[in-house]
Amino acid sequence: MIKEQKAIDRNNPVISIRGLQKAFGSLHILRGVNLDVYKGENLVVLGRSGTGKSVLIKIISGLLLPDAGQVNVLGQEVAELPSRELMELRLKVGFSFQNSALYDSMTVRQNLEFPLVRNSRNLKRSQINDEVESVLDAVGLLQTIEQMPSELSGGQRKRIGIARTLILRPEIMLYDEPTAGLDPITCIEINNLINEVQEKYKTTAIIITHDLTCAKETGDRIAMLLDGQFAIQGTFDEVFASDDLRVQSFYNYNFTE
Ligand SMILES: Nc1ncnc2c1ncn2[C@@H]1O[C@H](COP(=O)(O)OP(=O)(O)OP(=O)(O)O)[C@@H](O)[C@H]1O
Repeated sequence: MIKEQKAIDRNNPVISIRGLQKAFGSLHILRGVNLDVYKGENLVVLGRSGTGKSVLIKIISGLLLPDAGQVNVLGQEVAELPSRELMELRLKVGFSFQNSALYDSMTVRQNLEFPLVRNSRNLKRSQINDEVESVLDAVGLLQTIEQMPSELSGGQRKRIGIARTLILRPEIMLYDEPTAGLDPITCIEINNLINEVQEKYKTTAIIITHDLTCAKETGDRIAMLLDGQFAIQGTFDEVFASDDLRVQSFYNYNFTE
C-alpha cells in the first residue's frame, strides 16, 4: 500500500541543507548535498551501503561536524551552535539508532524514565508515570511496562527504543534503518508505527532505509543519495520511474515484494 499523499507546506523547511561536504581522509562521502525537509513530512533517504546516509543524519543532529556547507535545523546553524544550545537542539531532534540498545538491567519503565529524568529534572513522580505510560501506550506496549528487555521480542525492543526517543517529545525524528533485521510482519508493524508517530506527535522525520517496502509505506517523499548528492527526489513512484541506471539497479537489487 502506497502512503496517501498529504498537503505539505513547502515554504516551511525545518531542515535546510546547502552545499554540505564531508570527507574522511581521502574518502569524499558527501559532495555538495542540498536538501530541504518540510514540517510534518516523512522523508525517506535511500542509498547503497556506505553512501553516507548515517553520516548525514549524524551531521543533522550535531554528532558530526561538516567540512563545508550549511546545515540549518529548526532555524539554527548546527555547526555554529555553542555546546549548550546544541544540547538544547538535540532534545528536539530524536535519534532512533539502528541497534536501539536498551539497558538490560532495567525494566521497560526504568528504560523510559531514564532520559526523562535526566533531561527534565523538575517532573513530579506522577508526571513521570503519566509520560511513560502515555508513550508506551502510543507504541502499543503498555503491558510490558514491568518487563525486562530480555523478555521482549526484537520488534518489541525496537518499539520501546522508539518510545524512549519519543518520550522527550522531539519535533524531528531521525530513524536509522528502523526495520533492519526484523521479519516481514514485524517490519509492517514498525512501518505502521512510524506513520502513527507522525500522525499523533506531528513529527517531521528522516527515515534511512534499504527496505523499499518501508520507503513506500512511510515516505511522503524519497531522496536518493547517489555519489554524494541527492540526485533524485520525489514520491516513490516518481523516483523509481527514473531511467537513471543507478536508481534502476538499486530497485532491482532491493525490492523483494
Ligand atoms: N567517524 C568516521 N570515521 C571514518 N570514516 C567514517 C566515519 N563514519 C563513517 N565513515 C565512513 O563513511 C562512509 C559512509 O558511512 P555511513 O555509515 O554514513 O554509510 P551508510 O550509507 O549509512 O551505510 P549503511 O547503509 O551500510 O549503514 C563509510 O565508508 C564509513 O566507513
